[in-house]
Parts: sequence; structure tokens; C-alpha cells
Amino acid sequence: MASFPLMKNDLILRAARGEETERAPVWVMRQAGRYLPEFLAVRADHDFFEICRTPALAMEVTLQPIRRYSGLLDAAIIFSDILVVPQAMGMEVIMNPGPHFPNPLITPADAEKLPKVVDVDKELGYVYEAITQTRHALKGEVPLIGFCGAPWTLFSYMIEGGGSKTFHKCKSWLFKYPEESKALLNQIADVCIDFLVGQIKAGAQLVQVFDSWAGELAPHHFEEFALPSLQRISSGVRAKLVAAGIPVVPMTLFPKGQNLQIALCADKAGYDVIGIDWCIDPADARRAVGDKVALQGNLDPNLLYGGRDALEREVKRMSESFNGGKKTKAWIANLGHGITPGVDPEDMRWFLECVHSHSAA
Ligand SMILES: O=C(O)CCc1c2[nH]c(c1CC(=O)O)Cc1[nH]c(c(CC(=O)O)c1CCC(=O)O)Cc1[nH]c(c(CC(=O)O)c1CCC(=O)O)Cc1[nH]c(c(CCC(=O)O)c1CC(=O)O)C2
Repeated sequence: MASFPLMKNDLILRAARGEETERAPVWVMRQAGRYLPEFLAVRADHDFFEICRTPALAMEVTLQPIRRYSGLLDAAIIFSDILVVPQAMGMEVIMNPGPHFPNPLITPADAEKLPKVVDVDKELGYVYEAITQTRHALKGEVPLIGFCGAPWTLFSYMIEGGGSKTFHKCKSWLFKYPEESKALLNQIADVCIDFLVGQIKAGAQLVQVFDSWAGELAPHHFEEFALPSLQRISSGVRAKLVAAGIPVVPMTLFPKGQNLQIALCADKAGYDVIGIDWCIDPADARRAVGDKVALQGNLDPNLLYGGRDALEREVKRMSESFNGGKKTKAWIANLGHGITPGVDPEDMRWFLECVHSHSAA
């Protein structure tokens, strides 16, 4: 492994390991993106996947929020997308403007045609290169997060051919072809394992698995179809790191919308941190998971449109609910989902400032 500058701020790594921290570390999902004019300027000249595939551009965009909010963000997240995994599996994905798969999987016979063995390091080596370059450029200022999509969420894109309101195509697979569905979910998980291990080898200091559509599943279907592939990823990544003599890094699972199953996730999925959305009170989430995991979240992203008074009031409320009157512990502050394109970057700054001033109990 390459050697990197010493860390000056390891708040998020300590919180992820369940420790007490002086205040909650804070970062924001999609913090490098369309609400930032400097991102839009890069985007005006380059296709979305061109940015992902060009390490110098991915690094530049990753660093934009770190520079703009200097001293306020406690982590960088590498600029990429969850859909690079289906691309590595041989599927075509374009952004027009949202993700579109010209040849989605229609029946299990289509899944059979996907390559059984994927050379992930070759297909996604550009992400590793971007991570290594960014880690050097950060000079230890804040840790760098790597990520991938969860098998269920990627399965849904690969079958629906893009975003969906009803998820009826991918759900019909689960119910009509349960065994073939589970095989495909495991196949995706195996690509995710190699991808996360490669990102960690390249310098990612924490990794997050985005199960953005977990909440579309009934709790028992989440347990039957999504959870096994999430467990496969956490245990597979750990086993490969240990075998290679590489220190294990904290892992976050974001099972968005599956708030009735976070206790099950904390018990069985094998992650250090569980991300929660805004539809559960943090104190209830803490009661559900006990001391087994750290929690990440969970302000409603739309509060960034609600004016500064409401934002401050809600950050205070969130902090009190996460901390429960005790010292700040095992909590990573974030929104409950990604920041959206219309947000005023100065309101994002105010959110970060409010977390700094109100998250220490
Ligand atoms: O199904 C849909 O409706 C399309 C969603 C969509 C995806 N990539 C996309 C789009 C188009 C769009 O956001 O408009 C396409 C996409 N991915 C990204 C961007 C930049 C941005 O949002 O402004 C964009 C917009 C593309 C553009 O510049 O035109 C970058 C991205 N996607 C993602 C991440 C990781 C993170 O959130 O921090 C990151 C990079 C980190 C960062 O910006 O700092 C993850 C991602 N991509 C995606 C998902 C699925 C869920 C969702 O957000 O809808 C998820 C996971 C999640 O956010 O829960 C799929």
C-alpha cells in the first residue's frame, strides 16, 4: 500500500468506531455536485462519466467542497457513481440526464449472458487512481470515503433500466425468479467486494454501501433478498483485507427507508455504521440498534430550503436526539439523503456551522 500523509482530523474514523468525539463529525452525501457552481463549471465542459473516469477531474471535483468549506467538513467522498458497477459488469449506462440502460436485463436469460468473472481492478482502476491522487492532495486534512451501490439497489437499476416509481420489473424478478434473483444479487455483491477492497488498497479510509432503494422492499423481503448480499459484502471485504495484510477500515451501510430493520442490520449485516434517513427519530434509532453500531444522519435534505432559523432549530433537535443528554458518541452528522441541486451553497455552509456549534453534548 502507498504511504500517505498523517491525518490531521480523524473525527469521523473515531465516531465510526463507536468512540466519543468532541463534536459530531459532519459530511454530506452528494457534497460534490450540482448545487456547487464550481462543479457546474466543470460539468459544462465534460460528460458525467468522463469526469468519473478521468482521475484529475474526479479529484478536482471531490476537493471542491473541501476547499469551499475549509475546516467545516470532516470527510471527502470520492466523486463517482453507484452505476460504475453495472458498467464494470458489461452493461451500458448513460446519463440523459438521469441514468439510462439501453439494454436492461429483461429475463434471467439476459443475466446469464453477463460475464461470470469480472476483472474489477481493470474495469474500475480509474476510481482507484482518483482515490490515490485525491488522498495525496488532501494532505491528511480529512479522511477520504470510498463507496459502492448495494446489490439490491444496483439490481433494480439493471432491470428497470433507470430510476423507477413502482419497481415492478425488478420486484417481479424477486417473486417469479427468486433463486435466479439471489444468484444475480450475489454476483453483484462479488463485484462490490473487489471494488471496495481495491478502493481501500488505493487509500479510502472508510467505505459506504448505498442501499438507496432498501425502503422499497417489505421488511421480510429486505431480510430475504437484500440482507444476505449485504452480509456477503461486509464479510468478504474483511476477509480479503485480512488475507492481504491490509488494515480493516470502518464500513457504513445506508439502508435508506428500511427503518424498521435497522436493529436487524446492526445485529446481522456486519457494518460499523448504519446511515438513517429523516423518517426515524435518532433516539428511536439508537434504542433499536443499542451500542452495536455508530449512526449516521439524518436531517431532512429539504431543510436546506427552509431558511436559517429552521435549519438551526432542527440541527439542535437532531443533536439532542442523537446525544440523549450524554457526550457525543458514535454519531456522524449528515443529511438523511443527498443534497439536491437547488440548494444555496451558503445554506449548506450554515448547516455545517450549526453542526459545529450544536453537536457537542
Ligand atoms: O434513479 C434516479 O432517479 C437517478 C439518480 C442518479 C444516480 N446517479 C446519478 C443520478 C441522476 C441524478 O441524481 O439526477 C448521476 C449523478 N451522480 C452523481 C451526481 C452529482 C450530483 O448529484 O450532483 C450526479 C448528477 C449527474 C450530473 O452532474 O448531471 C454523483 C454521486 N452519486 C452518488 C454519490 C455518492 C454520494 O451520495 O455521496 C455521488 C458522488 C459524491 C459526491 O457528489 O460528493 C450516489 C448515487 N448515485 C445514484 C444513487 C441512487 C439513488 C438516487 O440518488 O437516486 C446514489 C446513492 C444515493 O444517493 O443514495 C444514482
